[in-house]
Amino acid sequence: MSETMIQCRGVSKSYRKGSTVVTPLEALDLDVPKGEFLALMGPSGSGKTTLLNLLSGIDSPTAGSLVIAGSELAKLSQRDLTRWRAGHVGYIFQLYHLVPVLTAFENVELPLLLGTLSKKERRERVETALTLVGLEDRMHHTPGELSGGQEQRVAIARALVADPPLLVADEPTGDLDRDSATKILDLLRALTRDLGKTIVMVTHDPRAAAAADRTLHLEKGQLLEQS
Ligand SMILES: Nc1ncnc2c1ncn2[C@@H]1O[C@H](COP(=O)(O)OP(=O)(O)OP(=O)(O)O)[C@@H](O)[C@H]1O
Repeated sequence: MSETMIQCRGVSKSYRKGSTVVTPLEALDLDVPKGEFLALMGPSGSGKTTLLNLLSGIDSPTAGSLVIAGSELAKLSQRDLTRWRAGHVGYIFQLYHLVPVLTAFENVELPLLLGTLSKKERRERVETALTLVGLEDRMHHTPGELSGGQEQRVAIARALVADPPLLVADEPTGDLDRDSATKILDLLRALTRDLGKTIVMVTHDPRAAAAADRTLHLEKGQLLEQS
């Protein structure tokens, strides 16, 4: 039996918006085995980003339990949760969120600067991550000197540099042309196949979803298997 990376039980999330309460996620259950590449689809405002934020420990549920990579997140103190996040989850954004004045190397090194690794260890990790995404020859370029697809590769290297078991990606191909998107999807697939990473990817694009092992549809706060 395969190990479970994500177990959500009865997870709800509500936000107060003025005098109304919005509940994008309601009593949601989700199991994701280790090494799965899962796509999440659903209409705008259906709670996809909210779910990614819960899975990555950035936000906490209003009700329900989340066990991710063996940790029950609600039981962690704020300090332990921050540490857990740094070691267990890499976040990939649609618009890359790279620091424009830093080189690719420096952007990828950022998540390691708060840790205890020596400069030499950091350099090895950063070079390994940039090599994994095929950008070893662009290490000293700034984001402005790279294409969108290359910027997303740098962002993926940054998400990978601490070697987390889980990657969450919010529309990672949403701002890319077809060819660059295909390359990013191939890279994500390789990360699950070759490194055993678990990936949860939000997408509006059926082509991107087709690259995943499984697609779930978020509707009315619940996840439905796509037929
Ligand atoms: N921090 C917040 N405070 C208040 N409301 C929020 C907050 N974050 C999300 N919401 C609301 O929760 C609902 C779900 O938002 P979410 O961003 O998760 O949807 P989504 O499916 O990712 O949408 P899209 O496809 O447009 O990115 C929306 O109604 C949104 O306005």
